[in-house]
Amino acid sequence: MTWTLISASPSPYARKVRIALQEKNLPFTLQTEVPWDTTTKTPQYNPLEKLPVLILDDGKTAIYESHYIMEWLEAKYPATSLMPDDVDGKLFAKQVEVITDGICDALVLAFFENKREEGKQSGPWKERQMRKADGGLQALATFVDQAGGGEFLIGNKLTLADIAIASVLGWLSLRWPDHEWQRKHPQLKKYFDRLDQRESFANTRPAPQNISDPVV
Ligand SMILES: N[C@@H](CCC(=O)N[C@@H](CS(=O)(=O)O)C(=O)NCC(=O)O)C(=O)O
Repeated sequence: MTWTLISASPSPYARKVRIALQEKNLPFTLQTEVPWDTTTKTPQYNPLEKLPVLILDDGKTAIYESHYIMEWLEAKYPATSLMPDDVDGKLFAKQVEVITDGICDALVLAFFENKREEGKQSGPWKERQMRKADGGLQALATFVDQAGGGEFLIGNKLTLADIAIASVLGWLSLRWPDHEWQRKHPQLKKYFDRLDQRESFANTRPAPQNISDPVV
């Protein structure tokens, strides 16, 4: 029996793990779900009811929370490392992931606020979440500008930082196609476009999902 990754087609969090598993040549079966629907299996493996969840060969042991799954993979399977070699580089890559996950978290909150009935949506709440997302995008753009235009953000190899940035930007492009990040941050867009051609990125691009049960 091989590993199973519970994922969702648009999930930026799950995409990080899908890319890492491919880059590390670790075989897995992709189980695509809608975690918001009552049919989801996610709560059977994660008490927090969130995907991604990596289920090991025994079909029971579950590794969950994307940043933890990434850390677990790197610790258990250090060959084809996705982290910089030096301590400061490792910490910087994790700081980048804090920002990308924080952008995702804010955008998820805004996304579902938009799903509330017209009269029940909170404008200030949505503005606050979009402000966090835009602040995070500015931080990423600054990192990329400071990196000087190389293919990868840190050093000369693919790391967690690149995987995390591409995952959030790919999802942003899917869910907020009119967002102006590409016009505001041309270097970030150039960096993303080049990264997104890499095989493990090209074959994990996000796709919309149909949520059939009411969420909010
Ligand atoms: N911090 C978590 C967030 C994961 C998350 O929010 N996953 C969503 C799906 S998606 O937004 O990634 O597509 C989920 O399972 N949501 C279900 C729920 O929150 O109950 C992680 O990094 O793994």
